[in-house]
Amino acid sequence: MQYILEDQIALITGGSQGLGKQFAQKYYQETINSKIIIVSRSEPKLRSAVADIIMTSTQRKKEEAALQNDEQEVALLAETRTDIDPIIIDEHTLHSTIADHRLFYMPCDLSDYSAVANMFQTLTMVNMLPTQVLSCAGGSTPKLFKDLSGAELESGVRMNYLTALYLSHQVARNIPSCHLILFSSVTAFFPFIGYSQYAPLKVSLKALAGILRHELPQARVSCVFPGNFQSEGFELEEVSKPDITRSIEGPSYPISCEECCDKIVWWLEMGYDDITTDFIGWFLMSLDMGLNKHNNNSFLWFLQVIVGALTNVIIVPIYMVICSIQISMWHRRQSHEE
Ligand SMILES: NC(=O)C1=CN([C@@H]2O[C@H](COP(=O)(O)OP(=O)(O)OC[C@H]3O[C@@H](n4cnc5c(N)ncnc54)[C@H](OP(=O)(O)O)[C@@H]3O)[C@@H](O)[C@H]2O)C=CC1
Ligand SMILES: CCCCCCCCCCCCCCCC(=O)[C@@H](N)CO
Repeated sequence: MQYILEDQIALITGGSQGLGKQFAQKYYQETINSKIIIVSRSEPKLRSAVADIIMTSTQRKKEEAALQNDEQEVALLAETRTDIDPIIIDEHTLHSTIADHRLFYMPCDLSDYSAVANMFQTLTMVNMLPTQVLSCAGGSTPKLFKDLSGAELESGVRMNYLTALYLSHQVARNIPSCHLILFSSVTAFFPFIGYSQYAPLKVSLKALAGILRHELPQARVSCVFPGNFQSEGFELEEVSKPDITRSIEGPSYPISCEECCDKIVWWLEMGYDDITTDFIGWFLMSLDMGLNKHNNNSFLWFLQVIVGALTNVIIVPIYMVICSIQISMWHRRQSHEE
């Protein structure tokens, strides 16, 4: 199954901000026929994301037309209304409304199974079952395990795992030949201090992707393992992130949301299904090949097998010693400060 942006119905969860919104922007801006549905919990955030996406892409198209001296296009775009009321999809949305527009929103708490099932019922009713599903919702609160509240622990499981789990289940039942794209993290290859509320769930997504590849032969299941990128969620993360976490993840320099989205699209178009967004991500994936990965759908996988085998034998043991010294020194400094 080829990945193309055009002529799709793309359902994007976590579409109200960050990477999900960036994907919605890309589909909206770069296609003529694709329909895009963004999903998240907050209706106000979704509505302002829709308005923002329409405004930004019209602005960009104007700039492009002006650059190319395309006067006809400039005049056409000047008349384009950007103040359209954002359109919700629910059981009352008319077929004609859907035919006339390309960008829609659906508020849904994806960690609630019946809400996700209802969403798919509505999509079936209005004839808008997606051809591509991007499960972008997720986020982390980096803290030491003992400092996390019960609510934060629960929200980690809900946001990162249940959202993707329930969505995938509806995909399997309703649209078995769909392209499902799960968003894990580089922490799935190397879970480390500070990410207890998050990394275990991203590891679970990697496992889920492997199993779904076995069980859904008609589907294409991709799994993205991004390194750091700047988003609303990332800014928030930085506030609670322990120093030691920041220093271990140093090699993953945060890229922009736009760069991250463009890279992922490029790899998907190239036909890869295990995707990283920076070199350190590709390298850490190589340390985790074996039976964990089920399929070799990543860039230069054979080189990864060799690099991984050699590094696991020679360099990883040394790194692990250095890493534990770094962590125990940090613990000692912490207890001195207290
Ligand atoms: N930023 C980074 O450095 C990295 C991020 N990732 C992963 O990439 C993905 C995108 O990250 P990023 O753009 O930073 O995310 P953000 O934190 O900026 O946005 C998260 C989105 O998820 C939505 N969301 C959260 N919970 C639910 C829920 N229960 N139901 C429906 N929607 C929900 C939020 O909307 P609302 O509040 O309206 O529900 C919001 O739109 C995430 O899965 C993240 O874990 C992976 C590696 C690095
Ligand atoms: C031989 C061994 C060498 C080991 C080098 C170790 C380098 C670790 C880089 C880890 C990067 C983690 C990015 C997390 C992104 C993320 O998911 C968060 N932003 C949460 O959203």
